[in-house]
Amino acid sequence: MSGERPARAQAPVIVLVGPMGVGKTTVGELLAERLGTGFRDSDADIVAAQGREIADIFVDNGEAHFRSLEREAVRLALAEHRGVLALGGGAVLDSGTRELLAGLPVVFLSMEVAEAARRVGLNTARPLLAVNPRQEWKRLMEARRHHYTEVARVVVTTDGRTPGEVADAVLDALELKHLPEAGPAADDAGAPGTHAKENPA
Ligand SMILES: Nc1ncnc2c1ncn2[C@@H]1O[C@H](COP(=O)(O)OP(=O)(O)O)[C@@H](O)[C@H]1O
Ligand SMILES: O=C(O)C1=C[C@@H](OP(=O)(O)O)[C@@H](O)[C@H](O)C1
Ligand SMILES: [Mg+2]
Repeated sequence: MSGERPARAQAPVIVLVGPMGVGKTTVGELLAERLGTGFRDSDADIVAAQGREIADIFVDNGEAHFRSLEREAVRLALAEHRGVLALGGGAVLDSGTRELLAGLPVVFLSMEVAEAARRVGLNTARPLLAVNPRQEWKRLMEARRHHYTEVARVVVTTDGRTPGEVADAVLDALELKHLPEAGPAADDAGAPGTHAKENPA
């Protein structure tokens, strides 16, 4: 487990990674509510810092520039933020960003392409899915899966689960429910789609 590394004294309580549309932002907000903590999203931080939408940054400056802005946004958030942090789906492509995540409670939210098409298929706010979203989503997922697995401490599947059910599964997977800040435990019957990785980095 990535817990072999000493935990950082100060770091977000949960970091969410995974493909576009899996629910990092939605579930991250819910988790922050349940833990009574703050929420940050690297995409929102980039938009606020740049004063431009993500799609415009891609068009005007290209993906490589976006990845460097994203690395800086993640570095800042990890330094400043103690709550829940959601990353953009491609943040793990950058080796510097992956290094920043080492030893942190990173959760890989996963889903199948059919579910992805339902969630983001028609949404053009994601520039990488502007053309043939279903095929592109699948291609990106296959190219990135090993990075998500590398940085994550646990994997939580989201197919067929509501955002609230996914949030419960994340708390279960990280064994966070028992924390006083977590509030009353939910009355679910476990998290069958949750598993610790066998060979985390
Ligand atoms: N578990 C879920 N079930 C159904 N729809 C979901 C779920 N999680 C998120 N969504 C929807 O999918 C879309 C993408 O969610 P979002 O949180 O923006 O994903 P991400 O940040 O991973 O790209 C939103 O419309 C959101 O309401
Ligand atoms: O997967 C990607 O490369 C991207 C994912 C997006 O974030 P979400 O995963 O929150 O949609 C956003 O950072 C940008 O459009 C690029
Ligand atoms: Mg998001």
